Amino acid sequence: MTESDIKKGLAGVVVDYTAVSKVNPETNSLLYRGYPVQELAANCSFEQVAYLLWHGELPTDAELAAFVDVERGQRALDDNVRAVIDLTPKTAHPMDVLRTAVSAIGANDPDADVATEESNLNKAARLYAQLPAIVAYDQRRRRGEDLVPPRDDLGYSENFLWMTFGEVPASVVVDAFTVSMILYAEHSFNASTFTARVITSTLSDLYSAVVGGVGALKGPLHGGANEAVMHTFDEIGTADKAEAWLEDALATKRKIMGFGHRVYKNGDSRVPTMKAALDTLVEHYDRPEMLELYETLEGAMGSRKNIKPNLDYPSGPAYNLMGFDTPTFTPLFVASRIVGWTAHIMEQAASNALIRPLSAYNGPDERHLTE
Ligand SMILES: CC(=O)SCCNC(=O)CCNC(=O)[C@H](O)C(C)(C)COP(=O)(O)OP(=O)(O)OC[C@H]1O[C@@H](n2cnc3c(N)ncnc32)[C@H](O)[C@@H]1OP(=O)(O)O
Ligand SMILES: O=C([O-])CC(=O)C(=O)O
Repeated sequence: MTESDIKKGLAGVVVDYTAVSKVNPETNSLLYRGYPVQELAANCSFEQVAYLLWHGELPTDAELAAFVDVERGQRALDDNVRAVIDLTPKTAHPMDVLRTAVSAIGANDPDADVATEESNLNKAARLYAQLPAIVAYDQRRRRGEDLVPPRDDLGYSENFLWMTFGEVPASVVVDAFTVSMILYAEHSFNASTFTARVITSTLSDLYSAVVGGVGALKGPLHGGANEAVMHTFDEIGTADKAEAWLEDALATKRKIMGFGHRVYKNGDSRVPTMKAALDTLVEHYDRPEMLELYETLEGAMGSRKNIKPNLDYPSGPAYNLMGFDTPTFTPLFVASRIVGWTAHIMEQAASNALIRPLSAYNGPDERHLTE
């Protein structure tokens, strides 16, 4: 085995086929089941996109109505899950609370180990329906606020925002939120999806695979970056300080969160759509200084390193403007990515091979215990 046989970080390695999405860095495009994500974000609800990712086709009106009914019927936070959340300290990161809540849902499911496609689809639908209540309730209890029960007269996004804030915001806010949910839903073999596929490949259950996905997404090199972007903005303060801050950060070899991508080297296909949504929020909330900081840091990073923003860069400030607390940002990513993860879990289960790569040993030569 030579040095070039080692594919550190699996960079450039094609592990398997997938029909769920296509990330194409050459054309800077992202297709969900063949549809450009920009078209879906401009024309579809999150419910339609979830259906598409799971079933491979957009729903007919009748299919969508039935699908929406199933989600609305399972929106309320389960008492067992609420009790588990209440037991976790508020000092725990919301991703740890969410990971624990998913585990509790699995432990309460008598069919947790039934891995038929139908059973997995039901579990996926339950998690997709329950995650907004978990995320919303956790943010509220940290603020000392009471739980807001779901409303089944509202769509997915409106209800999510209702349960979080106790009111449905202006349609421009709801639309920006839906766009973020659609853009975050799926991205081929990223680290968290791959984690979920590895767990599935051992014939473990869907909940275990999702818990693993949550753990992988939490890290700041992956989903945790949307939260980290907001910390960066807070640290910099105002646009006039951005260039000096960047110089210092690069001089001390810091990674600038929300920039760079393993696959896209010329910009993330989703950023223009999310940036447009951020622009509408900046205008709605009259926060031009946020945009000034955003654009100054982006420009400085471009001229200093020629590294472009990824989706977490516009999403962080967008969630801040909507009123979410910073540690809630990555849980929002989970509420969306649950759809992509579970689509991949079902794809892996349907065409399984145990995922088990090789390693090159570089420890001590063989040696023996002396008597
Ligand atoms: C939704 C998502 O998960 S998108 C990703 C979210 N993550 C982030 O925003 C975290 C910040 N970004 C990064 O750490 C990286 O760009 C990653 C992890 C996303 C991709 O990393 P890789 O593909 O492994 O690229 P790698 O780390 O090898 O970077 C190549 C070069 O660009 C530099 N670089 C890449 N991204 C950044 C960054 N954000 N800040 C500073 N330098 C960077 C690296 O230091 C490296 O420089 P070098 O060759 O001088 O050592
Ligand atoms: O694809 C990746 O490596 C990370 C990413 O952008 C995502 O998961 O959305």
